[in-house]
Amino acid sequence: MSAEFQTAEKTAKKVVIATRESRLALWQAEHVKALLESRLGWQVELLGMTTQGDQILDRSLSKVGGKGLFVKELEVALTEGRADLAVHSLKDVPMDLPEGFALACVLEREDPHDAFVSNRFATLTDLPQGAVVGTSSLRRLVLLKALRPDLKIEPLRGNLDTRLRKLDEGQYDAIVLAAAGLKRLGLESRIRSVFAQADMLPAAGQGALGIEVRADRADLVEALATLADKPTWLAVTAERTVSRAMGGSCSMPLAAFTQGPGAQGMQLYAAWGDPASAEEGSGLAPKPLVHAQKTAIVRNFEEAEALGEAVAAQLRAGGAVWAANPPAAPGA
Ligand SMILES: NCc1[nH]cc(CCC(=O)O)c1CC(=O)O
Repeated sequence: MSAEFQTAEKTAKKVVIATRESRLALWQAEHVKALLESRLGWQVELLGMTTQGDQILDRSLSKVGGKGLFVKELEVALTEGRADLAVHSLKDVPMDLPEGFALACVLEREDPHDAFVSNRFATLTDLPQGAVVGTSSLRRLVLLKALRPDLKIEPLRGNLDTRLRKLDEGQYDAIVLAAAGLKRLGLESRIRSVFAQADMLPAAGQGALGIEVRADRADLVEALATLADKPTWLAVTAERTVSRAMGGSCSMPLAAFTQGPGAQGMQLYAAWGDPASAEEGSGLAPKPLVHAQKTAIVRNFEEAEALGEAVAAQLRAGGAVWAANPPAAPGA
């Protein structure tokens, strides 16, 4: 081995990725590890951790504190220096990270759509009257109810393998999952049909991965920027801005999805559902779904945020209400 090579080896940057231990989270962390090794020549180790979001499986996430649940333990590891970066499904990450953290980059997006998964039926239309569909996402619930008011929507939590097992055990006639997770885990054959965005508008950031670091790690912010997929980053910024502008918590049924950029620019679509319509037997008359869309030229983050704000304003003008109430504390 040459002397120069030994020096290079000694100075290769060593980093640790904090990751949840679900099969999907590990796939995503391994994916980023491979990128950092091949593109930046870094030496990368994984640090597996269990988050509250992984532990609380008996209650709907919207009832126990929302998106931050999958992220917080990983951020503690970054703060304590046990890890240098955390890889997240952007869908699970709030637009505003806690003080002291930064989104260093957003990577290329996998299929952002939702998938219809069933052992007996090929599409939602094929489901018989009153069929049972599993999902714990309020967005999926209200969009499904809009398409098929007769369906019985039952809660479904757990990682992908758990959800598929519950389907296979016969607890549901069909379930709805993000196509991205299934494709990443080689489970594409479980997808019976992919929902058109007009039927099931995806969640903000669905299918995209983000890398989070401590904001004071300029070394990482600078190096990771070279891995960013700029079109995806702008698209998910517009989508996530809608979510933030509407008080974005997962106790509000909200969809936001961009198409393009095309000739006229980036098209942003959003749909808002009344949380009351998700509460069976609440006695409240739920408001109908509110839709909004706008096309604009988006060349930078400011323009992406402006597009997101404009669409959120349209939603509010259409009757959508900001989620003023934080989700109830566990047990409350
Ligand atoms: N809410 C859990 C979650 N977070 C990200 C994904 C899928 C992958 C992605 O959107 O990047 C999933 C599973 C699902 O919604 O089916």
